[in-house]
Amino acid sequence: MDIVTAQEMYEWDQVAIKSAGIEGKILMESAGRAAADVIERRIPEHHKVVVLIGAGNNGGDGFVIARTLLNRGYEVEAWQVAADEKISGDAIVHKEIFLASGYSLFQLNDWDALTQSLEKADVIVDAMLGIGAKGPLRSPFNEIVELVNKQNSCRIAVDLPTGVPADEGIEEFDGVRADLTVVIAALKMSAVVQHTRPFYGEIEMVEIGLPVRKLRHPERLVWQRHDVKRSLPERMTNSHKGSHGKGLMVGGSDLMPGSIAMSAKAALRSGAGLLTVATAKEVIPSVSSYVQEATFLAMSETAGKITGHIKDDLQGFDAAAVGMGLGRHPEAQELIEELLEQIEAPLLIDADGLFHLKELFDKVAQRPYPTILTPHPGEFARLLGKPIKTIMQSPFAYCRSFACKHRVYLVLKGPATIITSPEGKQRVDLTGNAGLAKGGTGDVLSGILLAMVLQGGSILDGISNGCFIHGTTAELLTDEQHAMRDLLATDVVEGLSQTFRTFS
Ligand SMILES: NC(=O)C1=CN([C@@H]2O[C@H](COP(=O)(O)OP(=O)(O)OC[C@H]3O[C@@H](n4cnc5c(N)ncnc54)[C@H](O)[C@@H]3O)[C@@H](O)[C@H]2O)[C@@H](O)CC1
Ligand SMILES: [K+]
Repeated sequence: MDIVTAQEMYEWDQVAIKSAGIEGKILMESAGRAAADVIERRIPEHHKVVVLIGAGNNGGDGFVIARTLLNRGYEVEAWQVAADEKISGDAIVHKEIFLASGYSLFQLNDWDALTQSLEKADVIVDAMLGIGAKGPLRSPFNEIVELVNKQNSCRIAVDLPTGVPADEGIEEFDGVRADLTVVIAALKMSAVVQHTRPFYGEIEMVEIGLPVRKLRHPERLVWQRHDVKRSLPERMTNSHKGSHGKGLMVGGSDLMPGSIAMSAKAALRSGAGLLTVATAKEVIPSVSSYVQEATFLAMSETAGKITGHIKDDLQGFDAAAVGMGLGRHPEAQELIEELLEQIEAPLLIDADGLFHLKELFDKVAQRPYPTILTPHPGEFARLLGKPIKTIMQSPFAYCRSFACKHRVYLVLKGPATIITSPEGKQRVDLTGNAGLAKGGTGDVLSGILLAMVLQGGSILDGISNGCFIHGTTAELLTDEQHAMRDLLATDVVEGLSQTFRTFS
């Protein structure tokens, strides 16, 4: 599922109109009818519907929705909330069709009448403004949005909730708080950005007949189950442990032995063929009791923390991960530096491994092998030297510029995890739930990602699949055995089997 900016969406419309000869009013008819189908599926027939119609094409969709629902026997009041002379483009055509179909239109002459109508409505359809909204809402839309948000009715937005910007990066706005948004043709960027996402409510996307093969797809999309099915490497019947990668994991300390233990088990549960855990000597017994399948490398240590240099030969590993439970002591920086230089394979850096990375950016960019960074917003903010709030208002832009500048794969973790390749391709993983908001789940993700990278194929596909598998496991577990409150990172490790079975 593509994620577009308003500009990209307008380009698509132009391709449809100019290259494929699909007139705007036909697209509008398709959009309105498809949205009406969604609304019809969601509401009982006796429900009273108010459709709020603006002046542009979003309003045009509203005329089609109101007419379609009236044709199908619903009790609908269509309110044109913009002046007659402002109705523009294809919306004029659909207003005429609406009136010529014998339906009456309410106009915003009397606020009391609109208020009463909204108070009586079971469902309010917001077709006031879509991707064409610019700047803070002007009157009467600002007042109407406030009025709409006060009602107890179900609010259904068309394309995007009125007032919510389509793109990232806009901090100040006021918008309709929708229960459901019927998104037209592609997800708009703000639908997955942290501060705008809640305005959308549930999201359902409708297809409107755009010529998909002719469109320029922005390398930015939601990674879905069918993508995982298509790209997850199969396990061949004649394979052996060496066929599925030899992985190295470096981390763990006396006070945080669990992190690396969970990472290691998650990697093995996700298909890693062989795994070596390099950690402080005194940490090994607690890790090995949880992960019997791993082998160990004892690192030189001081007071339970890994220090000094890696004595062993680091050649021969197919991928490595570092940072889980490592600690933030100064010697950790040297260790990361050494791994950046010596690992001749993909290297994933997580958690404490990211703490000193800012000083090592040159080394990161110079690596001839892929580097994967998996920060949460706090860690990313530290790497960038910017406030979390600033980054989370424009996460696509910050991730893209960082990944391209430092030549890394970046996994910015969150409810909408953004995965970016060094070339700037972006995927969003929307799986998972609040059950994952607990210590240790990031370590589990790192283990899964290492296993995915070990199994070869495209790194971007591998890490996208890993994020999807991690989130889906939490969903499966909270659907069946657990509540979001009690879910533990170790449950996710054990639940992986259930998820993988859905892909076999
Ligand atoms: N061919 C197309 O272009 C299609 C467009 N579609 C719909 O059209 C929408 C985009 O249509 P438009 O480009 O006409 O834009 P909109 O309908 O989203 O908004 C334009 C209108 O909003 C007003 N406006 C802008 N900023 C405002 C503000 N801050 N306060 C108050 N009023 C403001 C403008 O004066 C104009 O009347 C999409 O979101 C989608 O719903 C769909 O029908 C599919 C086809
Ligand atoms: K809208």
